[in-house]
Amino acid sequence: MTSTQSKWLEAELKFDSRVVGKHEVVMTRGQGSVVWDESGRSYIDCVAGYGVANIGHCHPDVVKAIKDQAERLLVMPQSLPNDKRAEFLSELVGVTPAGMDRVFLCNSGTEAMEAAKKFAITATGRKRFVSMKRGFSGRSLGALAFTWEPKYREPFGEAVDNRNVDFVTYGNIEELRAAITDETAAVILEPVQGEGGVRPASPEFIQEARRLTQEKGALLILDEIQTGFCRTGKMFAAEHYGVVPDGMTLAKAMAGGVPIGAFVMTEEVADRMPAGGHGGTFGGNPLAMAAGVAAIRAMKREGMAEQAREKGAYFMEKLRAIQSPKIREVRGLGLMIGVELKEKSAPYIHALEHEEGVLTLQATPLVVRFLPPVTISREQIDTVVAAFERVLN
Ligand SMILES: CC(=O)N[C@@H](CCCNCc1c(COP(=O)(O)O)cnc(C)c1O)C(=O)O
Repeated sequence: MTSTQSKWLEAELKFDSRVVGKHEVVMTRGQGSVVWDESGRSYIDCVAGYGVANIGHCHPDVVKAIKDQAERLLVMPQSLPNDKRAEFLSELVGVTPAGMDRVFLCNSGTEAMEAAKKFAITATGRKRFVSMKRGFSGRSLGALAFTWEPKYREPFGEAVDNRNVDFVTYGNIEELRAAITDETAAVILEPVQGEGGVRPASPEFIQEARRLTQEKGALLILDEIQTGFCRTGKMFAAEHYGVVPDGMTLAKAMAGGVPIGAFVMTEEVADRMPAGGHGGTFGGNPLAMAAGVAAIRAMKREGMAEQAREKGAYFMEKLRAIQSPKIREVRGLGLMIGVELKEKSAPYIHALEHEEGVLTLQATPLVVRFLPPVTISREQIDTVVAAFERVLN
């Protein structure tokens, strides 16, 4: 431990499992698109909690909703109806695609994926799944079965049981057509692969997935945990493709930063689950519900989907204008942006943080990923792009 490390960092490093690699900095405050470390240094945050702070850190409406709810009621299991939960469910179903109006509430993306898996099995009576190479579905043993990257699965060996999962190349319609059979319960796919390198699907691929699943009696489940809630320039990425799935997994930005997850589905899918067939203690808790109502209303009132579309186009245009032989491709959708380099991205991510006060993240070893709050200003985008250009040179 270096002498400059703070007591907070020392304690976190001492007691944390340390399974997650730690930056040597202690973040203590956030507002909008900026976070501050304990020394008061500011950073433009293009990590945003891995695409959680879409509406900005500590959005005032969410803060107020949390404060008010904290004085009213924090704990109420979903077996006991609650006014805030009812309000949230109405707000959420008001923005999901038509017909997707039944919701299982939980606390994370992985939990939403676990629920999706169980609802798909009971809805179809089938047990096989089709998932995508480079896909990421979460870290639990059940969700890991859908996750392609071996590094996530290998430490756990056969405990990750993906014998019922057929992986297809993302975007390959022929492989998809061959993989979906009358034993397939569901096809799981991200409209834009996030951890897999910021790869938007082609309209043809998603539309064919919709057609083939309908033809074979399988479900189409879109994983919108990272693409949802204005990130890609629409409330949900599915809208870019004109496709209505049978289920959507949601989490991250849904409650403005408070932990939350949901599996949203059609009536038909929901009704096939036996009573009591799934559950969870904290799902639908009043605090997350209050925060979620405020967050979704802020997204709508502030036109955040349109902001993400416009600012994303601006951000990618400025990135593409960088003249650097190190850049292979700039790609993304809305404010879900990846810059693939011709060399490892980690050193540039490190330099952006330590030399430029800009936080970014990887998406596979060669990609620098930008997931800023949708509320980021154009001036801040200019600052980020200029900083990126400097560290590349
Ligand atoms: C530092 C850290 O722990 N990062 C997380 C980052 C995960 C980011 N993605 C989450 C995710 C998940 C899992 O969601 P959750 O359980 O992390 O909330 C499911 N589906 C998609 C498309 C997702 O993008 C991890 O490495 O597991």
